[in-house]
Amino acid sequence: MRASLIQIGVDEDESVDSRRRRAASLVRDQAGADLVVLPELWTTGAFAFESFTTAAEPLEGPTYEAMAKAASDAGVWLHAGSIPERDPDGPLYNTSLVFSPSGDLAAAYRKIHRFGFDKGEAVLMGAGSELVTLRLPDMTIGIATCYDLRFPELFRGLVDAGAEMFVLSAGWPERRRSHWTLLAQARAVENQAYVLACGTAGTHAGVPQAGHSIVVDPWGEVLAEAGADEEVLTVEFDPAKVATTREQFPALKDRLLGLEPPRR
Ligand SMILES: O=C(O)CCC(=O)C(=O)O
Repeated sequence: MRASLIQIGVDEDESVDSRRRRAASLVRDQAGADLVVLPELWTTGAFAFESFTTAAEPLEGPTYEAMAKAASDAGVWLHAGSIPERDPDGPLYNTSLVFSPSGDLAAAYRKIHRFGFDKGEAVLMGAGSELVTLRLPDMTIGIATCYDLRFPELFRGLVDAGAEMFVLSAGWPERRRSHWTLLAQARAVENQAYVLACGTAGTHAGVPQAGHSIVVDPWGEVLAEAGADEEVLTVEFDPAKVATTREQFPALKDRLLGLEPPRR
């Protein structure tokens, strides 16, 4: 399986329209990949809280349209990162969109864990409540966004729903880059799953971004890692490694807690 992680630069001196066109063109350049991934809130920047309300789009807004077309032009599965979604009947959500190679929406995931404690995203956006997995031709993927990476129970829930690979889009800040790498490896090792984590480059709302998009295999080995600048990180890997890792070191079968149905 071949995946390309587009670690796009998000800087305030570029308009959203221009970045959207650039992202679409970068996706088209990845024709031949099986899966292409963009980061979190790359239209506005994950820390540009002031612009969330004005830049929010309906689910099927301009980013949806541009990404659906780019996915079908390139003939790839596209995790198009996330948008600030305006739900006509509710709050804003940080919503990831996944398109099939024919440009149809295959999945939408509203970020469950909002970042900011009592500020920023945590007060401006609503929390999603549903885990999302999706069957690609060779693997089942589970979707997560940025701060979700700190919540292992979400990933275990995705494994229980069949996930063999986690695809995470992020706008992770440079000042906590060591956590990013450590947690990406931890989620891979404890769940014996691939982790594809795509961040942004650049600085938005005064927050330098970590970049360092990373691909980790089910044994916790880093297969590829980007630098800090805009970059397309391309990696090839064997989907069957999830099954062999789980067979040869069957730690997931030794779980004792959390297997009961949830109490109501
Ligand atoms: O958890 C972190 O350190 C970063 C999270 C974050 O930036 C986000 O979710 O937008």
